[in-house]
Amino acid sequence: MRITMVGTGYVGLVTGTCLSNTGNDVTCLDVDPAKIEKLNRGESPIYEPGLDELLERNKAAGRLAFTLDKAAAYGPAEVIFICVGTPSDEQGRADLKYVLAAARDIGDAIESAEGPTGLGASDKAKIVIVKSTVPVGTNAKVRAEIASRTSKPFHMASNPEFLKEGAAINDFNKPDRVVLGVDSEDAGSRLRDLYAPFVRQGNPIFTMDIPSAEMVKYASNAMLATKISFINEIAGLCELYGADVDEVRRGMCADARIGNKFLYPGLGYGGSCFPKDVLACISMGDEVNRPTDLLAAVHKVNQDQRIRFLEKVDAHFGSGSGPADLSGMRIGVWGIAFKPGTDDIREAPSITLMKALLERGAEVVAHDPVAFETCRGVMGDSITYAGGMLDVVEGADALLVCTDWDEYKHPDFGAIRAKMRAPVVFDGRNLYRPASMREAGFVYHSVGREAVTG
Ligand SMILES: NC(=O)c1ccc[n+]([C@@H]2O[C@H](COP(=O)([O-])OP(=O)(O)OC[C@H]3O[C@@H](n4cnc5c(N)ncnc54)[C@H](O)[C@@H]3O)[C@@H](O)[C@H]2O)c1
Ligand SMILES: O=c1ccn([C@@H]2O[C@H](COP(=O)(O)OP(=O)(O)O[C@H]3O[C@H](CO)[C@@H](O)[C@H](O)[C@H]3O)[C@@H](O)[C@H]2O)c(=O)[nH]1
Repeated sequence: MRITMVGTGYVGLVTGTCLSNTGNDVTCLDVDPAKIEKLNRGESPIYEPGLDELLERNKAAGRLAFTLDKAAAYGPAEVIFICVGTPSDEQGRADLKYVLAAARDIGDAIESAEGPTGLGASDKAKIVIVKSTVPVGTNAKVRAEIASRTSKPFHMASNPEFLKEGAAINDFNKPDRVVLGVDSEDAGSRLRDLYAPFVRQGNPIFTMDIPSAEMVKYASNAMLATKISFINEIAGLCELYGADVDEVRRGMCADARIGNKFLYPGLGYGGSCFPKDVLACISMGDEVNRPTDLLAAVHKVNQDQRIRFLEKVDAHFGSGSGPADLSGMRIGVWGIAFKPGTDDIREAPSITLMKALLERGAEVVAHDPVAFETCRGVMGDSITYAGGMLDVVEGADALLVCTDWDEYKHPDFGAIRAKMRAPVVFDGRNLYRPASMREAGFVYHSVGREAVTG
């Protein structure tokens, strides 16, 4: 099948690469010349495990191409996936400007391409798929935008994406489910064919109406975000009542109705999806005068979680009220990315925390296995970037653990203690056991568990 991906970000690039890997002829279009140049040199603009090898193999096989040329990308495509960003606008709504700009380009391309459907002699209609995460009703807007530019027939479909960064290739190749919102049986059967190689193990393809498919995506992310805020709220109670949230989680999660996924407390959810999608869902409610009280609380708990963690730092170093004065102190940070396995720092808790530490006068030294470049784009030279994780603790007055990368899980605390000016650890990911930290001679603060104060 001839496919065009619009947008070569995390979703467009992974989807395009995986679809080319099953033998399709894929063109990835972007408006960012730097990204396309990089991809044409054989380099990936993002860090995603397993992506480089797949890109190289499919590019070499002639099934995967990258371009800035809209006419060349849209003209011959039978299927067009819109995978552009849908960031929050100032009111927290999903900003559809990139999606609608792509729709206008697609309308113009269908109109100017030859043949009754823009596919030469074929009378098969192109399928335009919105893969970006969008509010219900967006497909209808995209359809209207395209139809305002061409009278040739085309299909619309919604195909939300559920991949997680850091595990994106595996998630795309072995999805728990594929959701297809379609406007016709023709579009449905062509898209089921396209996805057939990815559901050979019996994982379902759900074909449904377009508004329901659009809603599945927001409902899924809202549910996952709710689980995280729920456990963070319970963690807060555990701290104040002397319970251990890790024990509580284990005890709860043995109930099959609750399950054991996405109930890890920490610094609150970050990334490019949960924060903006929860806000977009809240806005959908506001627009129809149906407040989404639960999701408003989910968002608030998430924002408060970072502040509460910072309060532990303030309480340790300060006089007990308000922000502590950290002038002259050196604070080490392990982990910048919003989660392990990615260089993405969008809405990363580490960034909020590092900015707050700088405001309090501290010198910040940070380490991350891959997220240096992306971090430099936001923090510039306001922090020091350490080459190795142990460089971070050299002369440090405290260490903050912000991302649960594997390499931070079993460090040599004896060696770390010897390097630090004071043995103090604030663990935002509950990577270590309080009892072990006490034995190792540390002051240790984590989330929802006993503090070791020496
Ligand atoms: N990142 C994820 O893990 C993930 C997972 C599932 C769904 N989503 C959703 O998928 C969408 C894309 O997310 P992302 O993280 O891949 O975004 P991204 O910001 O990484 O990439 C978007 C790309 O689209 C390009 N673009 C913008 N306008 C364009 C146009 N008119 N024509 C061609 N290219 C254009 C941008 O230059 C950019 O490279 C969002 O709606 C997001 O919510 C993201
Ligand atoms: O028990 C948990 C699980 C996750 N997180 C945090 O939640 C955030 C999001 O993590 P994750 O869901 O693994 O990463 P994303 O790549 O943002 O993926 C989410 O967002 C994507 C974009 O919509 C969806 O496609 C995925 O299904 C959905 O998991 C990160 O900050 C994690 O640290 C927790 O705090 N506790």
